[in-house]
Amino acid sequence: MTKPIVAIVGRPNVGKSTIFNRIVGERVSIVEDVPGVTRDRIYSAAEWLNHEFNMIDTGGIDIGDEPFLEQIRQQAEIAMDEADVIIFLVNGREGVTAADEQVAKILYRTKKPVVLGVNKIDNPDMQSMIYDFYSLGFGEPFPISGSHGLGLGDLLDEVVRSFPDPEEEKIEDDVIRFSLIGRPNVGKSSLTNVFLGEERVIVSDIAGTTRDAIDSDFVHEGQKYKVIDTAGMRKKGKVYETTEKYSVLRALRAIERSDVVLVVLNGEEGIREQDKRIAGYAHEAGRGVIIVVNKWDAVEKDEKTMNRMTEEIRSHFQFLDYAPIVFVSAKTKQRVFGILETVDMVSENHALRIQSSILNEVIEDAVTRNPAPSDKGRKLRIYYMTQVQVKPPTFVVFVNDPEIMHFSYERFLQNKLREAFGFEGTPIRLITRKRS
Ligand SMILES: Nc1nc2c(ncn2[C@@H]2O[C@H](COP(=O)(O)OP(=O)(O)OP(=O)(O)O)[C@@H](O)[C@H]2O)c(=O)[nH]1
Ligand SMILES: Nc1nc2c(ncn2[C@@H]2O[C@H](COP(=O)(O)OP(=O)(O)OP(=O)(O)O)[C@@H](O)[C@H]2O)c(=O)[nH]1
Repeated sequence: MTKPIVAIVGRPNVGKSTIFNRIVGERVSIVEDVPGVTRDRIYSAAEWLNHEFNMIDTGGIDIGDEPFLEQIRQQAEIAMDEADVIIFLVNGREGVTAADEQVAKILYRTKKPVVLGVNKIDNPDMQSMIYDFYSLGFGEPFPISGSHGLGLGDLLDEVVRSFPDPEEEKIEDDVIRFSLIGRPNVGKSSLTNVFLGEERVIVSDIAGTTRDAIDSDFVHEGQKYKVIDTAGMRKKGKVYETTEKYSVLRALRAIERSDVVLVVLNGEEGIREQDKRIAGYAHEAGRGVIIVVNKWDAVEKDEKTMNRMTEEIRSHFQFLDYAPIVFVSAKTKQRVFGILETVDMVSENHALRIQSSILNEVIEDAVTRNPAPSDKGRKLRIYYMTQVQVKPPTFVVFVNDPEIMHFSYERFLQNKLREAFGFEGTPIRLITRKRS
Protein backbone atom coordinates (compact mmCIF):
# COMPACT_ATOMS: atom_id res chain seq x y z
CA MET A 1 0.00 0.00 0.00
CA THR A 2 1.31 3.39 -0.85
CA LYS A 3 1.76 5.93 1.87
CA PRO A 4 0.02 9.30 1.64
CA ILE A 5 2.20 12.26 0.82
CA VAL A 6 2.13 15.58 2.67
CA ALA A 7 3.72 18.83 1.53
CA ILE A 8 4.14 22.20 3.24
CA VAL A 9 3.58 25.35 1.21
CA GLY A 10 4.03 28.96 2.24
CA ARG A 11 6.00 32.10 1.58
CA PRO A 12 9.61 32.32 2.82
CA ASN A 13 10.40 32.58 6.48
CA VAL A 14 7.05 31.44 7.85
CA GLY A 15 8.78 28.40 9.36
CA LYS A 16 8.32 25.65 6.77
CA SER A 17 11.69 24.02 7.47
CA THR A 18 11.13 24.22 11.21
CA ILE A 19 7.73 22.53 10.96
CA PHE A 20 9.03 19.98 8.45
CA ASN A 21 11.78 18.95 10.84
CA ARG A 22 9.38 18.80 13.76
CA ILE A 23 7.01 16.50 11.91
CA VAL A 24 9.70 14.25 10.53
CA GLY A 25 11.64 14.27 13.79
CA GLU A 26 8.64 13.46 15.93
CA ARG A 27 7.87 10.18 14.31
CA VAL A 28 7.30 7.65 17.01
CA SER A 29 9.07 4.67 15.56
CA ILE A 30 11.29 3.95 12.67
CA VAL A 31 9.94 1.34 10.32
CA GLU A 32 12.21 -1.62 10.49
CA ASP A 33 14.54 -2.81 7.83
CA VAL A 34 13.74 -0.32 5.14
CA PRO A 35 16.97 1.24 4.07
CA GLY A 36 16.06 4.74 3.09
CA VAL A 37 19.38 6.29 2.30
CA THR A 38 18.51 7.52 -1.12
CA ARG A 39 15.13 8.81 -0.08
CA ASP A 40 16.12 11.43 2.35
CA ARG A 41 15.64 15.04 1.36
CA ILE A 42 13.03 14.11 -1.21
CA TYR A 43 10.76 11.92 0.83
CA SER A 44 11.07 11.81 4.57
CA ALA A 45 9.13 9.18 6.43
CA ALA A 46 6.85 10.44 9.18
CA GLU A 47 4.24 8.93 11.43
CA TRP A 48 1.37 10.23 13.49
CA LEU A 49 -0.99 8.06 15.54
CA ASN A 50 -0.09 4.94 13.60
CA HIS A 51 -0.55 6.64 10.27
CA GLU A 52 2.59 6.48 8.21
CA PHE A 53 3.13 9.07 5.55
CA ASN A 54 5.86 10.75 3.55
CA MET A 55 6.73 14.41 3.71
CA ILE A 56 8.05 15.97 0.51
CA ASP A 57 10.52 18.73 0.87
CA THR A 58 9.38 20.92 -2.01
CA GLY A 59 11.91 23.50 -0.88
CA GLY A 60 14.62 21.01 -1.75
CA ILE A 61 13.61 21.01 -5.39
CA ASP A 62 15.72 23.54 -7.17
CA ILE A 63 13.65 25.61 -9.53
CA GLY A 64 16.37 27.85 -10.79
CA ASP A 65 16.73 31.60 -10.67
CA GLU A 66 13.08 32.37 -10.77
CA PRO A 67 11.75 35.47 -9.02
CA PHE A 68 10.45 34.94 -5.54
CA LEU A 69 6.76 34.76 -6.34
CA GLU A 70 7.43 32.37 -9.17
CA GLN A 71 9.33 30.09 -6.78
CA ILE A 72 6.41 29.97 -4.37
CA ARG A 73 4.03 29.36 -7.23
CA GLN A 74 6.04 26.42 -8.48
CA GLN A 75 6.39 24.92 -5.06
CA ALA A 76 2.65 25.13 -4.65
CA GLU A 77 2.20 23.47 -8.05
CA ILE A 78 4.49 20.62 -7.08
CA ALA A 79 2.57 20.17 -3.86
CA MET A 80 -0.73 20.14 -5.73
CA ASP A 81 0.61 17.59 -8.23
CA GLU A 82 2.34 15.32 -5.81
CA ALA A 83 0.85 15.55 -2.35
CA ASP A 84 -2.34 14.07 -0.97
CA VAL A 85 -2.66 16.72 1.72
CA ILE A 86 -1.16 20.21 1.72
CA ILE A 87 -0.22 22.16 4.81
CA PHE A 88 -0.52 25.87 4.04
CA LEU A 89 1.72 27.67 6.50
CA VAL A 90 1.50 31.33 7.45
CA ASN A 91 3.15 33.53 10.07
CA GLY A 92 0.72 34.42 12.85
CA ARG A 93 2.81 37.37 13.96
CA GLU A 94 2.56 39.19 10.69
CA GLY A 95 -1.11 38.73 9.91
CA VAL A 96 -2.34 38.01 6.39
CA THR A 97 0.14 39.38 3.85
CA ALA A 98 -0.22 39.94 0.12
CA ALA A 99 2.10 37.00 -0.51
CA ASP A 100 -0.12 34.72 1.64
CA GLU A 101 -3.06 35.77 -0.49
CA GLN A 102 -1.11 34.91 -3.63
CA VAL A 103 -0.38 31.45 -2.30
CA ALA A 104 -4.00 31.01 -1.33
CA LYS A 105 -5.12 31.95 -4.82
CA ILE A 106 -2.95 29.21 -6.31
CA LEU A 107 -4.18 26.68 -3.77
CA TYR A 108 -7.85 27.44 -4.52
CA ARG A 109 -7.39 25.50 -7.74
CA THR A 110 -6.61 22.24 -5.99
CA LYS A 111 -9.17 19.63 -5.10
CA LYS A 112 -6.87 18.28 -2.46
CA PRO A 113 -7.36 19.00 1.22
CA VAL A 114 -5.51 22.04 2.51
CA VAL A 115 -4.85 22.41 6.23
CA LEU A 116 -4.01 25.93 7.37
CA GLY A 117 -1.26 26.19 9.98
CA VAL A 118 -0.63 29.53 11.69
CA ASN A 119 2.92 29.39 12.93
CA LYS A 120 4.85 31.35 15.54
CA ILE A 121 1.97 31.33 18.01
CA ASP A 122 4.41 30.69 20.81
CA ASN A 123 2.10 31.10 23.79
CA PRO A 124 -1.62 30.86 24.56
CA ASP A 125 -1.99 34.65 24.85
CA MET A 126 -1.39 34.88 21.15
CA GLN A 127 -4.32 32.63 20.20
CA SER A 128 -6.50 35.56 19.19
CA MET A 129 -4.05 36.36 16.41
CA ILE A 130 -5.27 33.43 14.35
CA TYR A 131 -8.75 34.78 13.56
CA ASP A 132 -7.57 37.03 10.73
CA PHE A 133 -6.58 33.93 8.83
CA TYR A 134 -10.13 32.70 8.35
CA SER A 135 -10.19 35.24 5.54
CA LEU A 136 -7.83 33.05 3.49
CA GLY A 137 -10.75 30.71 2.93
CA PHE A 138 -9.32 27.43 4.14
CA GLY A 139 -11.51 26.99 7.17
CA GLU A 140 -10.23 26.72 10.69
CA PRO A 141 -6.66 27.96 11.19
CA PHE A 142 -4.55 25.77 13.47
CA PRO A 143 -2.31 27.73 15.82
CA ILE A 144 1.14 26.18 16.11
CA SER A 145 4.61 27.00 17.24
CA GLY A 146 7.40 25.31 15.40
CA SER A 147 10.05 26.50 17.76
CA HIS A 148 8.15 25.38 20.87
CA GLY A 149 6.48 22.36 19.31
CA LEU A 150 2.99 23.54 20.29
CA GLY A 151 -0.26 22.73 18.53
CA LEU A 152 1.30 20.29 16.11
CA GLY A 153 -0.82 17.43 17.42
CA ASP A 154 -4.08 19.11 16.46
CA LEU A 155 -2.69 20.07 13.07
CA LEU A 156 -1.51 16.53 12.38
CA ASP A 157 -4.83 15.08 13.54
CA GLU A 158 -6.48 17.17 10.86
CA VAL A 159 -3.86 16.15 8.26
CA VAL A 160 -4.36 12.47 9.04
CA ARG A 161 -8.15 12.87 8.93
CA SER A 162 -7.77 14.30 5.43
CA PHE A 163 -5.83 11.37 4.01
CA PRO A 164 -7.45 9.72 1.02
CA ASP A 165 -9.46 6.65 1.72
CA PRO A 166 -7.16 3.71 0.87
CA GLU A 167 -10.14 2.02 -0.75
CA GLU A 168 -10.23 4.76 -3.31
CA GLU A 169 -7.24 3.51 -5.18
CA LYS A 170 -8.61 0.06 -5.73
CA ILE A 171 -5.94 -2.51 -6.23
CA GLU A 172 -7.36 -5.16 -8.49
CA ASP A 173 -5.78 -8.51 -7.77
CA ASP A 174 -5.68 -9.72 -11.32
CA VAL A 175 -3.81 -6.72 -12.69
CA ILE A 176 -0.03 -6.60 -12.74
CA ARG A 177 1.22 -3.09 -12.12
CA PHE A 178 4.58 -2.11 -13.54
CA SER A 179 6.54 1.02 -14.36
CA LEU A 180 9.48 1.93 -16.54
CA ILE A 181 12.20 4.02 -15.03
CA GLY A 182 15.50 5.22 -16.41
CA ARG A 183 17.49 8.17 -17.60
CA PRO A 184 16.00 10.52 -20.19
CA ASN A 185 16.04 9.18 -23.71
CA VAL A 186 16.66 5.52 -22.95
CA GLY A 187 13.37 4.68 -24.66
CA LYS A 188 10.77 4.45 -21.90
CA SER A 189 8.04 6.10 -23.94
CA SER A 190 8.89 4.09 -27.02
CA LEU A 191 8.65 0.82 -25.10
CA THR A 192 5.39 1.90 -23.51
CA ASN A 193 3.97 2.69 -26.92
CA VAL A 194 4.86 -0.79 -28.15
CA PHE A 195 3.02 -2.30 -25.20
CA LEU A 196 0.00 -0.12 -25.73
CA GLY A 197 -0.03 -0.48 -29.50
CA GLU A 198 0.16 2.45 -31.81
CA GLU A 199 -3.48 3.21 -31.19
CA ARG A 200 -3.17 3.28 -27.41
CA VAL A 201 -6.14 0.97 -27.18
CA ILE A 202 -7.16 1.62 -23.64
CA VAL A 203 -5.77 4.64 -21.92
CA SER A 204 -7.05 5.39 -18.48
CA ASP A 205 -6.40 8.82 -17.20
CA ILE A 206 -7.21 8.48 -13.56
CA ALA A 207 -6.63 12.15 -12.88
CA GLY A 208 -9.40 13.37 -10.67
CA THR A 209 -8.76 10.68 -8.13
CA THR A 210 -6.62 12.14 -5.43
CA ARG A 211 -3.42 10.81 -6.82
CA ASP A 212 -3.43 12.46 -10.19
CA ALA A 213 -1.38 9.73 -11.78
CA ILE A 214 -1.55 8.81 -15.39
CA ASP A 215 -1.77 5.09 -15.86
CA SER A 216 -2.52 2.98 -18.89
CA ASP A 217 -4.26 -0.37 -18.95
CA PHE A 218 -3.77 -3.03 -21.55
CA VAL A 219 -4.30 -6.73 -21.98
CA HIS A 220 -1.76 -9.09 -23.48
CA GLU A 221 -2.49 -12.78 -23.96
CA GLY A 222 -5.28 -12.66 -21.45
CA GLN A 223 -3.27 -10.98 -18.71
CA LYS A 224 -4.21 -7.49 -17.56
CA TYR A 225 -1.46 -4.96 -17.00
CA LYS A 226 -1.28 -1.41 -15.77
CA VAL A 227 1.68 0.75 -16.77
CA ILE A 228 2.06 3.14 -13.87
CA ASP A 229 2.66 6.84 -14.43
CA THR A 230 3.25 6.24 -18.07
CA ALA A 231 6.42 7.92 -19.23
CA GLY A 232 6.01 10.57 -21.85
CA MET A 233 2.30 10.98 -21.27
CA ARG A 234 2.50 13.75 -18.76
CA LYS A 235 2.00 17.23 -19.97
CA LYS A 236 5.44 18.69 -19.95
CA GLY A 237 6.49 22.28 -19.92
CA LYS A 238 6.54 23.34 -16.30
CA VAL A 239 10.01 24.48 -15.34
CA TYR A 240 10.36 22.14 -12.40
CA GLU A 241 9.59 19.09 -14.52
CA THR A 242 12.99 19.30 -16.12
CA THR A 243 14.86 19.27 -12.83
CA GLU A 244 16.66 16.17 -11.69
CA LYS A 245 15.08 16.16 -8.25
CA TYR A 246 11.61 16.34 -9.63
CA SER A 247 12.20 13.45 -12.01
CA VAL A 248 13.50 11.41 -9.10
CA LEU A 249 10.38 12.30 -7.15
CA ARG A 250 8.20 11.12 -10.03
CA ALA A 251 10.18 7.91 -10.40
CA LEU A 252 9.86 7.21 -6.68
CA ARG A 253 6.12 7.63 -6.84
CA ALA A 254 5.83 5.35 -9.83
CA ILE A 255 7.96 2.76 -8.05
CA GLU A 256 5.82 2.99 -4.91
CA ARG A 257 2.74 2.10 -6.90
CA SER A 258 4.26 -0.76 -8.91
CA ASP A 259 4.68 -4.46 -8.32
CA VAL A 260 7.45 -4.75 -10.86
CA VAL A 261 9.85 -2.07 -12.06
CA LEU A 262 11.61 -2.14 -15.41
CA VAL A 263 14.96 -0.42 -15.11
CA VAL A 264 15.63 0.67 -18.68
CA LEU A 265 19.21 1.09 -19.90
CA ASN A 266 20.42 2.41 -23.21
CA GLY A 267 22.35 -0.46 -24.83
CA GLU A 268 23.99 1.94 -27.20
CA GLU A 269 25.49 4.09 -24.46
CA GLY A 270 26.19 1.50 -21.80
CA ILE A 271 25.90 2.01 -18.06
CA ARG A 272 26.08 5.41 -16.40
CA GLU A 273 26.32 6.40 -12.76
CA GLN A 274 22.77 7.73 -12.86
CA ASP A 275 21.49 4.32 -13.98
CA LYS A 276 22.78 2.82 -10.76
CA ARG A 277 21.10 5.41 -8.61
CA ILE A 278 17.81 4.88 -10.38
CA ALA A 279 18.08 1.10 -10.03
CA GLY A 280 18.89 1.57 -6.35
CA TYR A 281 15.49 3.17 -5.73
CA ALA A 282 13.65 0.16 -7.14
CA HIS A 283 15.73 -2.24 -5.09
CA GLU A 284 15.27 -0.33 -1.86
CA ALA A 285 11.56 -0.08 -2.37
CA GLY A 286 11.40 -3.87 -2.42
CA ARG A 287 9.76 -4.13 -5.81
CA GLY A 288 10.34 -6.81 -8.40
CA VAL A 289 13.04 -5.62 -10.80
CA ILE A 290 13.87 -6.42 -14.41
CA ILE A 291 16.79 -4.84 -16.21
CA VAL A 292 15.84 -3.96 -19.76
CA VAL A 293 18.63 -3.15 -22.18
CA ASN A 294 16.95 -1.17 -24.97
CA LYS A 295 18.20 0.00 -28.38
CA TRP A 296 19.85 -3.37 -28.90
CA ASP A 297 19.25 -2.90 -32.64
CA ALA A 298 21.72 -0.02 -32.65
CA VAL A 299 24.52 -2.00 -31.05
CA GLU A 300 27.21 -3.48 -33.23
CA LYS A 301 27.44 -7.03 -32.03
CA ASP A 302 29.21 -10.30 -32.34
CA GLU A 303 28.25 -13.50 -30.55
CA LYS A 304 29.91 -12.38 -27.33
CA THR A 305 28.42 -8.89 -27.03
CA MET A 306 25.41 -9.97 -25.01
CA ASN A 307 27.54 -11.92 -22.54
CA ARG A 308 29.92 -9.04 -22.13
CA MET A 309 27.07 -6.62 -21.48
CA THR A 310 25.54 -9.06 -19.01
CA GLU A 311 28.81 -9.29 -17.11
CA GLU A 312 29.15 -5.55 -17.07
CA ILE A 313 25.64 -5.14 -15.69
CA ARG A 314 26.23 -7.78 -13.04
CA SER A 315 29.40 -6.08 -11.86
CA HIS A 316 27.84 -2.61 -11.76
CA PHE A 317 24.53 -3.66 -10.24
CA GLN A 318 25.63 -6.20 -7.66
CA PHE A 319 22.68 -5.37 -5.44
CA LEU A 320 20.39 -6.48 -8.27
CA ASP A 321 21.91 -9.92 -8.70
CA TYR A 322 18.38 -11.37 -8.62
CA ALA A 323 17.09 -9.25 -11.52
CA PRO A 324 16.67 -10.87 -14.92
CA ILE A 325 18.20 -9.00 -17.85
CA VAL A 326 16.46 -8.72 -21.21
CA PHE A 327 17.82 -7.23 -24.43
CA VAL A 328 15.22 -5.53 -26.59
CA SER A 329 14.57 -2.95 -29.24
CA ALA A 330 11.58 -0.68 -29.09
CA LYS A 331 12.39 0.34 -32.64
CA THR A 332 12.19 -3.12 -34.22
CA LYS A 333 9.96 -4.43 -31.39
CA GLN A 334 12.36 -7.34 -31.03
CA ARG A 335 11.64 -9.24 -27.79
CA VAL A 336 9.58 -6.38 -26.38
CA PHE A 337 6.61 -8.62 -25.63
CA GLY A 338 9.02 -11.10 -24.12
CA ILE A 339 9.43 -8.51 -21.36
CA LEU A 340 5.85 -9.23 -20.35
CA GLU A 341 6.55 -12.92 -19.83
CA THR A 342 9.37 -11.90 -17.53
CA VAL A 343 7.05 -9.43 -15.77
CA ASP A 344 4.56 -12.28 -15.17
CA MET A 345 7.27 -14.49 -13.71
CA VAL A 346 8.73 -11.78 -11.49
CA SER A 347 5.34 -10.67 -10.28
CA GLU A 348 4.54 -14.24 -9.26
CA ASN A 349 7.81 -14.56 -7.35
CA HIS A 350 7.30 -11.20 -5.70
CA ALA A 351 4.02 -12.44 -4.24
CA LEU A 352 5.21 -15.98 -3.49
CA ARG A 353 4.30 -17.42 -0.10
CA ILE A 354 6.17 -20.44 1.21
CA GLN A 355 4.60 -22.82 3.70
CA SER A 356 6.38 -22.80 7.03
CA SER A 357 6.89 -26.57 7.07
CA ILE A 358 8.64 -26.56 3.70
CA LEU A 359 10.59 -23.45 4.60
CA ASN A 360 11.91 -25.04 7.77
CA GLU A 361 12.92 -28.23 6.04
CA VAL A 362 15.12 -26.17 3.75
CA ILE A 363 16.56 -24.13 6.61
CA GLU A 364 17.23 -27.16 8.80
CA ASP A 365 19.03 -28.84 5.98
CA ALA A 366 21.12 -25.75 5.25
CA VAL A 367 22.02 -25.25 8.90
CA THR A 368 22.98 -28.91 9.35
CA ARG A 369 25.29 -28.82 6.37
CA ASN A 370 26.77 -25.46 7.19
CA PRO A 371 26.34 -24.55 10.87
CA ALA A 372 26.73 -20.92 11.85
CA PRO A 373 30.27 -20.13 12.98
CA SER A 374 30.69 -19.19 16.65
CA ASP A 375 31.38 -15.60 17.47
CA LYS A 376 33.58 -14.82 20.52
CA GLY A 377 32.78 -18.20 21.94
CA ARG A 378 29.04 -17.72 21.51
CA LYS A 379 27.17 -20.03 19.22
CA LEU A 380 24.29 -18.92 17.06
CA ARG A 381 21.28 -21.21 17.16
CA ILE A 382 18.67 -21.03 14.47
CA TYR A 383 15.30 -22.21 15.74
CA TYR A 384 12.69 -21.47 13.21
CA MET A 385 11.87 -19.40 10.17
CA THR A 386 8.54 -18.05 9.05
CA GLN A 387 7.41 -15.87 6.17
CA VAL A 388 5.67 -12.78 7.49
CA GLN A 389 4.98 -10.89 4.30
CA VAL A 390 4.91 -10.94 0.51
CA LYS A 391 5.78 -8.17 -1.97
CA PRO A 392 8.61 -8.61 -1.28
CA PRO A 393 8.85 -11.99 0.45
CA THR A 394 9.96 -11.23 4.00
CA PHE A 395 11.11 -13.83 6.49
CA VAL A 396 11.70 -13.74 10.19
CA VAL A 397 14.32 -16.10 11.53
CA PHE A 398 14.19 -16.80 15.26
CA VAL A 399 17.56 -17.31 16.91
CA ASN A 400 19.04 -17.46 20.40
CA ASP A 401 21.05 -14.26 19.99
CA PRO A 402 20.46 -11.87 17.09
CA GLU A 403 23.65 -9.99 17.87
CA ILE A 404 25.85 -12.78 16.68
CA MET A 405 23.95 -13.31 13.43
CA HIS A 406 26.64 -12.42 10.96
CA PHE A 407 25.93 -10.63 7.70
CA SER A 408 27.59 -13.38 5.71
CA TYR A 409 25.49 -16.06 7.37
CA GLU A 410 22.34 -14.09 6.64
CA ARG A 411 23.47 -13.95 3.07
CA PHE A 412 24.03 -17.71 3.11
CA LEU A 413 20.47 -18.32 4.33
CA GLN A 414 19.10 -15.99 1.69
CA ASN A 415 20.99 -17.86 -0.99
CA LYS A 416 19.55 -21.13 0.28
CA LEU A 417 16.06 -19.67 0.02
CA ARG A 418 16.77 -18.58 -3.52
CA GLU A 419 18.20 -21.98 -4.44
CA ALA A 420 15.16 -23.75 -3.07
CA PHE A 421 12.36 -21.44 -4.17
CA GLY A 422 13.68 -19.36 -7.04
CA PHE A 423 12.52 -15.84 -6.26
CA GLU A 424 14.03 -14.65 -9.51
CA GLY A 425 13.45 -10.94 -9.97
CA THR A 426 12.39 -10.15 -6.42
CA PRO A 427 14.40 -8.96 -3.46
CA ILE A 428 13.87 -11.01 -0.32
CA ARG A 429 14.23 -9.74 3.21
CA LEU A 430 15.41 -11.51 6.28
CA ILE A 431 14.76 -10.21 9.77
CA THR A 432 16.51 -11.80 12.74
CA ARG A 433 14.62 -11.97 16.01
CA LYS A 434 15.34 -13.37 19.42
CA ARG A 435 13.05 -16.24 20.31
CA SER A 436 11.25 -15.21 23.42
N1 LIG B 1 9.01 32.76 17.24
C1 LIG B 1 9.00 31.73 16.41
N2 LIG B 1 9.89 31.68 15.41
C2 LIG B 1 9.85 30.64 14.57
C3 LIG B 1 8.91 29.60 14.72
N3 LIG B 1 9.10 28.68 13.71
C4 LIG B 1 10.15 29.15 12.98
N4 LIG B 1 10.60 30.32 13.51
C5 LIG B 1 11.72 31.12 12.99
O1 LIG B 1 11.38 31.67 11.73
C6 LIG B 1 12.50 31.73 10.89
C7 LIG B 1 12.23 31.03 9.59
O2 LIG B 1 12.06 29.64 9.80
P1 LIG B 1 12.29 28.58 8.66
O3 LIG B 1 11.81 27.29 9.19
O4 LIG B 1 13.66 28.66 8.13
O5 LIG B 1 11.27 29.15 7.58
P2 LIG B 1 11.01 28.69 6.08
O6 LIG B 1 9.59 28.98 5.81
O7 LIG B 1 11.49 27.32 5.89
O8 LIG B 1 11.91 29.71 5.32
P3 LIG B 1 12.47 29.61 3.82
O9 LIG B 1 13.41 28.44 3.81
O10 LIG B 1 13.13 30.93 3.65
O11 LIG B 1 11.29 29.41 2.93
C8 LIG B 1 13.65 31.12 11.66
O12 LIG B 1 14.41 32.14 12.23
C9 LIG B 1 12.95 30.31 12.75
O13 LIG B 1 13.73 30.16 13.90
C10 LIG B 1 7.97 29.70 15.79
O14 LIG B 1 7.10 28.82 16.00
N5 LIG B 1 8.06 30.78 16.59
N1 LIG C 1 17.71 2.77 -32.33
C1 LIG C 1 16.79 2.81 -31.40
N2 LIG C 1 16.30 3.99 -30.99
C2 LIG C 1 15.36 3.99 -30.02
C3 LIG C 1 14.88 2.80 -29.44
N3 LIG C 1 13.96 3.13 -28.50
C4 LIG C 1 13.87 4.47 -28.50
N4 LIG C 1 14.72 5.01 -29.42
C5 LIG C 1 14.89 6.44 -29.69
O1 LIG C 1 15.45 7.06 -28.55
C6 LIG C 1 14.89 8.37 -28.37
C7 LIG C 1 14.28 8.51 -26.99
O2 LIG C 1 13.18 7.65 -26.86
P1 LIG C 1 12.02 7.90 -25.80
O3 LIG C 1 11.12 6.72 -25.88
O4 LIG C 1 11.44 9.24 -25.99
O5 LIG C 1 12.87 7.88 -24.46
P2 LIG C 1 12.36 8.18 -22.97
O6 LIG C 1 13.19 7.32 -22.09
O7 LIG C 1 10.91 8.02 -22.87
O8 LIG C 1 12.79 9.67 -22.80
P3 LIG C 1 12.25 10.78 -21.74
O9 LIG C 1 10.80 10.97 -22.00
O10 LIG C 1 13.09 11.98 -22.08
O11 LIG C 1 12.55 10.26 -20.38
C8 LIG C 1 13.89 8.55 -29.50
O12 LIG C 1 14.50 9.26 -30.51
C9 LIG C 1 13.57 7.13 -29.94
O13 LIG C 1 13.20 7.06 -31.28
C10 LIG C 1 15.41 1.57 -29.92
O14 LIG C 1 15.05 0.46 -29.47
N5 LIG C 1 16.37 1.63 -30.88
